[in-house]
Amino acid sequence: SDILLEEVFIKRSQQKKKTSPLNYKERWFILTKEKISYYDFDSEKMRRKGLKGSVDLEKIKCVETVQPEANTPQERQFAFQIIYDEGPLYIFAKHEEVRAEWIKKLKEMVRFNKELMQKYHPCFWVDGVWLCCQQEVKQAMGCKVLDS
Ligand SMILES: O=C1Cc2cc(OC(F)(F)F)ccc2N1
Repeated sequence: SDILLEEVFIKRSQQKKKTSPLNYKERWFILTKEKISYYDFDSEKMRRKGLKGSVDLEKIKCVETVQPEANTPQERQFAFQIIYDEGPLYIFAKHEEVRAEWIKKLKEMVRFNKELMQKYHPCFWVDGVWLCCQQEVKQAMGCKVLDS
């Protein structure tokens, strides 16, 4: 259906193993009423290429900001997370206004979802640990209560 928002963001790969390297890739994101999709794209021609993946909005349990790690490069300063049943997905905006716009819209779209989270992790899951609470279980209960 019709496109609500489009943006080029950096996304962080999911780290299947704590020893596997993290990589960060620029992708073209599209938000519709049903899902958030991301595409490869040609930055020269500013042309969208192949679909790389998507998440149905009804599967989303939480959308929140993420605290950047120390020494984060400037292009990854404004991180947000989309949490669904398989865990957190990390996206980086270049400007906080763009991040705020996407979080606001996503929260609006998922506010009636069945399994919304009451607590979340405000920091990254990286190399097998939550940087906010040092828990080493990815599915560990969030350590910060969501502002009501
Ligand atoms: O490995 C992956 C796949 C992925 C998708 C994504 O964007 C989302 F949420 F699907 F829109 C954000 C981060 C990541 N990392």
